[in-house]
Amino acid sequence: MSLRPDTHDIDVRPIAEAEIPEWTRALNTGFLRPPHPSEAELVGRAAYIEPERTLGAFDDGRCVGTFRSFAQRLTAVGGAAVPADAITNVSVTATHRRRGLLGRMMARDLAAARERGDVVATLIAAEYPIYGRYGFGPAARVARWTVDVPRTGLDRRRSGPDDGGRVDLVDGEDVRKLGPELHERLCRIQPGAVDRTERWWQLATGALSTGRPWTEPFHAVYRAADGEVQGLLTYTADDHWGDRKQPLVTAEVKDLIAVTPTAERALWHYLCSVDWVTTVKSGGRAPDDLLPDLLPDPRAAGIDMVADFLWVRILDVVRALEARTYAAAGTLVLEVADADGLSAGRYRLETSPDGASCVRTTGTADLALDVRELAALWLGDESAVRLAALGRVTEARAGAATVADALLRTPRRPWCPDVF
Ligand SMILES: CC(=O)SCCNC(=O)CCNC(=O)[C@H](O)C(C)(C)COP(=O)(O)OP(=O)(O)OC[C@H]1O[C@@H](n2cnc3c(N)ncnc32)[C@H](O)[C@@H]1OP(=O)(O)O
Repeated sequence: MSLRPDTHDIDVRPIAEAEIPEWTRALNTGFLRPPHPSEAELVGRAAYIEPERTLGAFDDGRCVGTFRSFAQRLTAVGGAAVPADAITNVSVTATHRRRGLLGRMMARDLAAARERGDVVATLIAAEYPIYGRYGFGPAARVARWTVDVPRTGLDRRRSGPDDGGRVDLVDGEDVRKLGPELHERLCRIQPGAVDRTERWWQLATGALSTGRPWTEPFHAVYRAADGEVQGLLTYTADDHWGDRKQPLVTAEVKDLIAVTPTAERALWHYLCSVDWVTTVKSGGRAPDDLLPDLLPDPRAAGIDMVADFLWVRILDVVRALEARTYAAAGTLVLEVADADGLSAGRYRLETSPDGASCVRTTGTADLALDVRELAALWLGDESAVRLAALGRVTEARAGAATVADALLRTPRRPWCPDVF
């Protein structure tokens, strides 16, 4: 008898509601957390888990693989929201890894998503090498800064907004009232943003527990001169003091969303002017975030990390390309390769500032690329010229990558504010 389990004897299927505790134990094991869930964790999970979209891999009744998806709305370039299959909670127990269990769960979920009419699938990857093979490409990156507050050059005495607006501290209850509408406005202007559920706001404000320890944060809103809420900041602060009784507090941003640059500036200046705070941790931002250059001395903001963040898998090329806007008029024929066959084909994209059309074609291709690379180009972050230099897209017509950049690239980079 082989000691290595044959994964085809392993049942990959949606879980039943009664299997949530066993499935959660397997997930915690895969994520190297204490395996057995608390009662509070189980109550929390039971409230949002959709068993029909929650897959488990079962070896003789024991769960050894987990995979969950849920409905999401992802903002495309230009502000339209496309239906997305958001994938999360992916794990395979160490004893059963590298035998194709993830591949089986992924194939099943992506086929269902395509069938349902989702335009893309999305996820935040734990490790870079996992998801490219399934047609996902890194489509929005993340950057984190640490701000050395005394070096910013900001004058704490004159840190308030000078445009007639104001910053006020509010409670979690206010955030649950103001936040969703502000966030919806953000989604209409921020490619890469994903929708937030009521549960998201409850968790962010402590109205719902994850079962893990919770520290109540501070919340500040920015209101313009006419009273309109334009920005929201949520942050925590440690209570660190130096040996000579000097405050050395680090404030950590949990969420900073703003629908105008004025609001963004006011909230960063506010946080960098709170007494005792000597260090500000930015949390995940777009790589071209305004933060450093909002400070009189931009070198006070040191970059800690820039990395891939939101991965996108295009399931429907026609709808994805027609959902976004384009800065220029032009035509591009794309030869899209897709090992799983979901999106493979040749597509003719015609763009203008008024709209776009995309149809399958038998015409001559301009640019050949994998569906992975199309994801990064689609959200506006990547350059086709750069990908050609890397050998990841091929120009079938000289200059096609330059044309692709003129049509597809955006002046600002996409940003996904949320981990999911
Ligand atoms: C969206 C999220 O939830 S991100 C969280 C992902 N989960 C984790 O990182 C938890 C720890 N890791 C795991 O649980 C598992 O290793 C998983 C889920 C990443 C992969 O599960 P597996 O069942 O081992 O994957 P599967 O056997 O289907 O692998 C398919 C291919 O991907 C490769 N692969 C899988 N994981 C990795 C990895 N971490 N690094 C490099 N290659 C990988 C396999 O080698 C295999 O390649 P091959 O076909 O060329 O041999």
